[in-house]
Amino acid sequence: MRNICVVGTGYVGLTTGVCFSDLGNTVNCIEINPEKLELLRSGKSPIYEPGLSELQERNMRSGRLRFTDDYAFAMAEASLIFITVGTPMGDDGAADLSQVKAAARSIGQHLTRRAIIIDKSTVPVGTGDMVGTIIAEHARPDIEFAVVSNPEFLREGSAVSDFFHPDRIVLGSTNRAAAEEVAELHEPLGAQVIITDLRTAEMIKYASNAFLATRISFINEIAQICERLGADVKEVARGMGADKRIGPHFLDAGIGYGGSCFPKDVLALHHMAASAGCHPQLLQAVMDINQDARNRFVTKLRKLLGEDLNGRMIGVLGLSFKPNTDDMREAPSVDIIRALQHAGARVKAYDPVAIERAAEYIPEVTFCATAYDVAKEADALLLITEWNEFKQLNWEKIKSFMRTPNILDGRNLYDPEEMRERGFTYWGVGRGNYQPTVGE
Ligand SMILES: NC(=O)c1ccc[n+]([C@@H]2O[C@H](COP(=O)([O-])OP(=O)(O)OC[C@H]3O[C@@H](n4cnc5c(N)ncnc54)[C@H](O)[C@@H]3O)[C@@H](O)[C@H]2O)c1
Ligand SMILES: O=c1ccn([C@@H]2O[C@H](COP(=O)(O)OP(=O)(O)O[C@H]3O[C@H](CO)[C@@H](O)[C@H](O)[C@H]3O)[C@@H](O)[C@H]2O)c(=O)[nH]1
Repeated sequence: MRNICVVGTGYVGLTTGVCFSDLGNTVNCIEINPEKLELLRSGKSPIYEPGLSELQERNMRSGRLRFTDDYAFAMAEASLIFITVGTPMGDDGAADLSQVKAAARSIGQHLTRRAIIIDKSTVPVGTGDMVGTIIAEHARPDIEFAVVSNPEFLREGSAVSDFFHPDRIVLGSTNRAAAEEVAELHEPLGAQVIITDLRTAEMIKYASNAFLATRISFINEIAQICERLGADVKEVARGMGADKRIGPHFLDAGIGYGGSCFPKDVLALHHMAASAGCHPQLLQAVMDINQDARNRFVTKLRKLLGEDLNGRMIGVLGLSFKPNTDDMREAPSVDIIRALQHAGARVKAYDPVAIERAAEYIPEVTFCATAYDVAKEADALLLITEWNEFKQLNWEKIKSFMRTPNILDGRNLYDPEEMRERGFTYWGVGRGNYQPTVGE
């Protein structure tokens, strides 16, 4: 069993720290945000991630998992040091590497023994080399270290299960022995390990995210065509996905992708490509189509209620960027709600877990305690995030509460025929001609 240090305790850092301690390793996690650190030390999780809190509690109790802001203490015995700090969208579209640089500096300053520095943050190609240079500048010259890129592929909402059942572990380094040592750490997971060079590993992460985002924009473009031509994109995706070469995943049309990864990573890859003299036209189209998907949703509401949304009461179901997380970063709900408010509409909203975080992004919204409260006096209900509990609503009750029974389904959660039979004017995304006469 090994002694591991994890720098940063966001979605990736906390999952990494908690799960590696659960595998029997000793893990010290460093967090510089004092409020987060206090929560973590008291055994609580600063994020909503199914299954993670229970594991955190168990491993803290066993003494294998600790949280600190003290680099010297956390690194004293560590032979493996993970960097998992944030790489948010910079003003120019490039990834902001300030957290990575600061972490590398601190690691260099506190390195007292041979260690492997493993970069799990999503970073532009070439960053691993830069991290090595920064550490070398600050570390004692007699201390050996190696840098390994180990991009993280977990999804929020299923982070624990993704950690224990990864499709692959990618390791990139100029130091093969170091990459193999990190591979050994992952042995209990029984996953396929791909060892490559540092820059290629960094690129694999961006290419993977950009490809998944491309599938989503592709199906959203097909959805738009389906709307005009009277085809059903859900059936189209089912038919396409049955082809093994295509596969069924990431073909759900809707209001587009959000979250802390796809928007920033597609943009960062675009920036990387353009800076290197390439012309990344597909990536540009992926981003344009994604923004259009949000805009078209608001346009659709105007078609449903009339151009003037001033004073209209709009109910929103779901705020987080996807179900099973409270993460609001780049959530489509924020853009859509801001556009509605800009047009003078009043907005009420409910989300099972994200309300507290959502209030930081869209404070002028009236937040409700249930989906039924959202429906009261609403001129239209918008389904933005497909939480499980929205599958089982009492539609009679909802209809009786609403001023007019209009439903816009941004995730194609409901069956159009059933909703119409229940007496709603219902439009999904890409499910036939969406311009019937209102109320018909
Ligand atoms: N969120 C995801 O699902 C996910 C999945 C795969 C990869 N990634 C990538 O992993 C990285 C981390 O993402 P996240 O969502 O966990 O980030 P996050 O922003 O939620 O968390 C980063 C944490 O690091 C802490 N931190 C910053 N600088 C520090 C320092 N010098 N020392 C110690 N702690 C420090 C911050 O206080 C914060 O708690 C990003 O590069 C992201 O693109 C994220
Ligand atoms: O068919 C689909 C699938 C997803 N989405 C949307 O795409 C976004 C991202 O979804 P998902 O990929 O499930 O969530 P993330 O937690 O952001 O995970 C992505 O981003 C992480 C951070 O890089 C990677 O580690 C993961 O592999 C990658 O799936 C969400 O807004 C979803 O609603 C769709 O619109 N249609």
